Amino acid sequence: MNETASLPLRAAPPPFACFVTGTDTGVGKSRFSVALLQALHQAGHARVVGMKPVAAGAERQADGSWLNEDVAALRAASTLAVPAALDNPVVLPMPASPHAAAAAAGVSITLPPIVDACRALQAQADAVVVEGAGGLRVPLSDTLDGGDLAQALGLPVILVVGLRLGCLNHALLTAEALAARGLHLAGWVANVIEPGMLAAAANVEHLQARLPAPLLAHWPWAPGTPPPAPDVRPLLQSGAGWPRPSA
Ligand SMILES: Nc1ncnc2c1ncn2[C@@H]1O[C@H](COP(=O)(O)OP(=O)(O)OP(=O)(O)O)[C@@H](O)[C@H]1O
Ligand SMILES: C[C@H](N)[C@H](N)CCCCCC(=O)O
Ligand SMILES: [Mg+2]
Repeated sequence: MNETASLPLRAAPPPFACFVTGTDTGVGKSRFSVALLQALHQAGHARVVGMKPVAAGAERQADGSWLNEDVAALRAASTLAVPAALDNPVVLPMPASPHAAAAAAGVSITLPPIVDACRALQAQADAVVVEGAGGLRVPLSDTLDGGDLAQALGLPVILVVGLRLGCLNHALLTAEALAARGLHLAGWVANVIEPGMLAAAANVEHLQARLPAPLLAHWPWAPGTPPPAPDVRPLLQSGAGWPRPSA
């Protein structure tokens, strides 16, 4: 008899999707999103894919297309290859606020096509990690910001806190904005980006007491090395309620 036939099949984990925001630009959203994709794959999600709905700052490729470095990193960490229209619906050459970069490119950012792209990814992937642009309230146009995008996607949010002097205010303001918009904060990450920061531990302890979400990772400043895997268990336990969108 085939011995493996009697082994209990490992139940596939429930589908997962989240929106990653940060206390600012350059705080480690991509670093975390890549690590989360890898951790979700390790946890049993076979088809994992990253999405950067709006990317500002891109290099022209030989084929004439534009490639943003975050998108390249997310694709490298994904196990599902998808068209650019799905994992990066909006790519803007100018490395600036998306609303300004879009104006410079002569395009206007609207939410429905981005939501449709995300739902298409959710329909074919086991896990989708969506990385926002900059911090939560980064303007996408004169009327839309990243919070509106997070609301339209309707995904739980993970906040990456770039640990440097001033991060407490940014983190608590972001948490306040998420609550005001009815967005669920599913977890947060303490990411050291200023190695000489004074009282860093006291900052993390304060946020652990004040943020209504589990700390998923506390990373040191470690250039040139991949970060340790984040703790995905709190996400997968709460993630059971994040069903695939209806077909
Ligand atoms: N803990 C860390 N140790 C070493 N380098 C780090 C750490 N966190 C972030 N970095 C580096 O800092 C830079 C910014 O990080 P990252 O690109 O993840 O930020 P981001 O929030 O995604 O930025 P953006 O707003 O442009 O998307 C990257 O070069 C990244 O490798
Ligand atoms: C270009 C950068 N890497 C990000 N993609 C966009 C950051 C926009 C920040 C806008 C702001 O908060 O002032
Ligand atoms: Mg990034």
